Amino acid sequence: MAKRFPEIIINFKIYTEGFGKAGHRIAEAAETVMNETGVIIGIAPGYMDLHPMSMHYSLPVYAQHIDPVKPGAGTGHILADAVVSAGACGTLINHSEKRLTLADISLAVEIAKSVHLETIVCTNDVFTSAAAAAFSPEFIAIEPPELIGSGVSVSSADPGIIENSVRAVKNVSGSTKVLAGAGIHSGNCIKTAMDLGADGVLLASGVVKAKDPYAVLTDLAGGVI
Ligand SMILES: O=C[C@H](O)COP(=O)(O)O
Repeated sequence: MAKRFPEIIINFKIYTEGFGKAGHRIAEAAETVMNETGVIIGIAPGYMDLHPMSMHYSLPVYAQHIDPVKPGAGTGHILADAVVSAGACGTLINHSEKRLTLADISLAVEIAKSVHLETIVCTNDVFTSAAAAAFSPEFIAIEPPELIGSGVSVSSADPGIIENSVRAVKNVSGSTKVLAGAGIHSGNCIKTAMDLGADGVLLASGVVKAKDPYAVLTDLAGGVI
């Protein structure tokens, strides 16, 4: 059977609603919806919550970033090895709010792969998606920066960027999956993104800042089924 992968990944960012008890409320809701619907939901909490959340929940847990450095005499870096030890199965790389140079993306992907960490490289346009696909990450997450946190879905505001990124990525790396992100907030947004060729979505505010994350996640999962 083919390996299952998350169709929905929630980035908790550094929202006040995303860590400590509030973060656990979101993770609990995600786990419940995953169990009820069978849709795989990944979470990317802050570093301090990686270990507790990977211990408490059956959800795939991702780091929000790793630094392109190896263990040794360095200080204050986020090591791929350390997030693996904390229980993460993968990591975002080059998120719009934590950009890296192309050389650093390449190195971060290489280091992540060397410790069997799944890589989700975030990109801002079709050309960057094609460039990042050359590193053969497990996922590319295409997110137009101007729509991030806007509540306006990339699926409706810029469907072309999803369709063209999927084509560009698959031309370079057939096994890389494409996530669509920015403003995703409903099952309809996901369904449209998947109809355009995306394999899933990366989202944040629509769930993390929701009054009822369970209700939003139930609606989101409905778009996948
Ligand atoms: O990592 C998630 C993306 O930046 C999307 O954020 P958003 O869903 O708040 O627009």
